[in-house]
Amino acid sequence: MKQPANLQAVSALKPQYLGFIFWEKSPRYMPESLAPEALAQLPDTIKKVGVFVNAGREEILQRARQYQLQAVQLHGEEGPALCRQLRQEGLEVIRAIRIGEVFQEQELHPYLGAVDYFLFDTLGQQYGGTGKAFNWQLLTHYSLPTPFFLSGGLELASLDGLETLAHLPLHALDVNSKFEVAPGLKNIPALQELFSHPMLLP
Ligand SMILES: O=C(O)c1ccccc1N[C@@H]1O[C@H](COP(=O)(O)O)[C@@H](O)[C@H]1O
Repeated sequence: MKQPANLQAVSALKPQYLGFIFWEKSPRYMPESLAPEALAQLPDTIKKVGVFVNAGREEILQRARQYQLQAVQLHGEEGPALCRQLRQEGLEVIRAIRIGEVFQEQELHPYLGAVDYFLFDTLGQQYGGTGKAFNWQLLTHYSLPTPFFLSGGLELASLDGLETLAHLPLHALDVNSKFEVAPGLKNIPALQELFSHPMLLP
C-alpha cells in the first residue's frame, strides 16, 4: 500500500491485515508520503503488517513503533532467534517460506514456537512479489501445528483450487501483485470481487 486514498478504499473492504513494505528495493517500498497518521486512522480490526527483508531487530522495532504495526512479515533469511525476540516485544510474527520444487517441512522445525504463522510464497529471483504461484500440492502433507498464510501470485481463479488445502490450518490468503493497477496501488474493483466471493464470506 502506497497511497492514502487507495489505502482508505482497501480498508473499507475490512481485510484482516494490510501490509506495508519496508524493503527499499521493492517497487512497493513505503513512501514518505504515506505518513504514520494515515495508518493510525485505520480501523482497529485491521492489523498493520510491516514486511521486511533481512532487516535487523532495531530497524524492525523502530518501524513498528513509528507506524504502530501489530505484525511483521519476514521475507529474508531471518532466523528463529530474531523471530522470538520480536514476539517477546509483542509483535505477531509471520515468517515467509519460499517454496520451489520441493517442500522440506523439517527445515521449519527450528521456528516452531518462535513464530505465530508461516507464510508460504513462491521461490523466485526476488524475495517476494513475484506474481507467481507455487505448487500447492507440496503442502498437502503439512503436519505442523503452526497455521499459515497462503501467498504467491494469488488471483481470483486461485480460489477454485483451495479445497485441496481444506484439511490444513490455512489462516489467511495474502493477495498482492495480481490485485494491483501498479505496484503498491491496489485494484479496488478486483478486490471487491474477491471480498464478495462466496468462499470468503463469513
Ligand atoms: O511485494 C513486494 O514487492 C515484496 C518485496 C519483498 C518481499 C515481499 C514482497 N511481497 C510479498 O510477496 C508475497 C507474494 O506476492 P505476489 O502475490 O506474488 O505478488 C506477498 O506476501 C507480498 O506481501
